[in-house]
Amino acid sequence: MGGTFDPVHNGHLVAASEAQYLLDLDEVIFVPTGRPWQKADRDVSSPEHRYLMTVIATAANPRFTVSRVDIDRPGPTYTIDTLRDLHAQLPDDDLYFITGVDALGDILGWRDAEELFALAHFVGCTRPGHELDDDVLKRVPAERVTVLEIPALAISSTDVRRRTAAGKQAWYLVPDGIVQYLTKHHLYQATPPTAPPQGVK
Ligand SMILES: Nc1ncnc2c1ncn2[C@@H]1O[C@H](COP(=O)(O)OP(=O)(O)OP(=O)(O)O)[C@@H](O)[C@H]1O
Ligand SMILES: O=C(O)c1ccc[n+]([C@@H]2O[C@H](COP(=O)([O-])O)[C@@H](O)[C@H]2O)c1
Repeated sequence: MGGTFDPVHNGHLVAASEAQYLLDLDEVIFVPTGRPWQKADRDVSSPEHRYLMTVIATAANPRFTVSRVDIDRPGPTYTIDTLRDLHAQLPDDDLYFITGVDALGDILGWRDAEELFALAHFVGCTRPGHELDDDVLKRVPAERVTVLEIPALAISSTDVRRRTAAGKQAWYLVPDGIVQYLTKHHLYQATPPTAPPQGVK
């Protein structure tokens, strides 16, 4: 599952868990973006903070892991590179790229879009407030795309950031460890964030 995860929230975790169960996947690899080019117009937290929060949020699930392929690759993050790197690491495995229908709706504008479907099957998770455009579905290879109905959780990282900045609580929208991590490192608050802990890879 690819995402900026700034921060990871329970909507991501439920979508990943449902996709794992419904598609009988061996493992869900969370891949935090390094430098998401489509979010260049806003401040994104450091890759290490986003990586560590994703590790904390997924640690209890034996089928969840986190990959550094995107945060360790210099330059803007493109899914074509993510899939090439994961394919090189896991040459015998079938890859499924899990994403929300909002992101899937933009896929034809992604770098090397026509090559993406050769490298992975794409899974679009339903998300409250977002509909997948029928036109997009008609233009992608049907046998390489699955739309999954996910229990609706109207949670977004944007809302968690806004709440935190406004001094409101985000309990139960994100795992407890993430609430504590945001407090500890002053993320999304008026005071600048502290540096992420070093040496955790
Ligand atoms: N509540 C949700 N239900 C289903 N899918 C989701 C949900 N939230 C995010 N996703 C999907 O997870 C992937 C990663 O999302 P991302 O890290 O950008 O979170 P976000 O909440 O959309 O962030 P932001 O509000 O900062 O744009 C995207 O493909 C997105 O569509
Ligand atoms: O490859 C691209 O051009 C591309 C453009 C936009 C988004 N993506 C990927 O889609 C995933 C979800 O992105 P986001 O912005 O919703 O967090 C994440 O893995 C991004 O790297 C990829």
